[in-house]
Amino acid sequence: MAVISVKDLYRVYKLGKVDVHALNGVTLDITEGEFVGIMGPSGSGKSTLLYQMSLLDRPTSGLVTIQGKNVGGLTDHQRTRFRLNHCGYVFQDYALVPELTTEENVYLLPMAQGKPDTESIDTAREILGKVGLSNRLSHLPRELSGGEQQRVAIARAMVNKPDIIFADEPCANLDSVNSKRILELFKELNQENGQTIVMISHEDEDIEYFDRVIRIFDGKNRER
Ligand SMILES: Nc1ncnc2c1ncn2[C@@H]1O[C@H](COP(=O)(O)OP(=O)(O)OP(=O)(O)O)[C@@H](O)[C@H]1O
Repeated sequence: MAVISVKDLYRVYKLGKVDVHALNGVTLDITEGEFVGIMGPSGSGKSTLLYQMSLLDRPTSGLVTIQGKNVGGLTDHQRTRFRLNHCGYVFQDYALVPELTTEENVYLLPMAQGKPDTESIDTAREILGKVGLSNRLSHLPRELSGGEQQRVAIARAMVNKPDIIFADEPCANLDSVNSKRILELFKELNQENGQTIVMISHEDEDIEYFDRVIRIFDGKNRER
C-alpha cells in the first residue's frame, strides 16, 4: 500500500521577478515500510520534494496524499497536528536545542504534547539506549561529537513512534565511519519497526542500504 503518493507536483519559488521552477511534475508512490533514497545532482529539487512530502511546505500545484489523506486540504493547524502524530524529521545540521541535554532534547516533544513526565523520560531513555547514548544523557549538544548529535536527533525523531521518518542528508556533516553507523541505525529501525524512511543522500555507497532509489533531475523523477 502507498503510504505517500505524489501526483503532478510542481513548486515554483518566487525570487523577486524571477520564477525558480524547483519541481516540474513529480509523480511517485512510496510503499509502507520502504527505506527510500532520494538522489540527484545539487539543485535538482531533492529537498524541495522532501519538504512537500513531509508537510513542511505547500506545492504550487499537484497532490500529496499520505495514508490516503489529501494533506493539501488540511489547515495549517491540522498539518501541524499531522506532522506531530505521524512524521519524524532528521536534518543535516542536527537542529538540537543547544541549552538542553541529550535526554531533554528527546523528551521535550512528548512532554510538550502533554504526555506524563515519567512516561516521556522513560521512553526517551529507552530510545537513547537503542541509539547507543545511555552514557550521554546529561551532555549538552556541544559536548557531543557530530555522530552522537545526529543519533540524539534520530532518537528525537523516533520518540513519538512516527509512521514516516524524513531525513534530509543526515550524514552530510559526518565522516565515513559515523555515516555508516547512522545508515545502519536507520536500516535497523526500518526493519524492526517497519517505519517508512525517506532519505536524501549524495553518496553512491548509501545505495546498498535503500530498498529503492528515486533519482531527481531538473525537478523531475526517474526511478531506478
Ligand atoms: N526558498 C527558495 N527560494 C528560491 N529558490 C529556491 C528556494 N529553495 C530552493 N530553491 C531553488 O530550487 C532549486 C531546487 O533546490 P533544492 O534545495 O530542492 O535542491 P537539492 O536537490 O536539494 O539541492 P542540494 O543537493 O544542493 O541540497 C534550486 O535551484 C534552488 O536554488
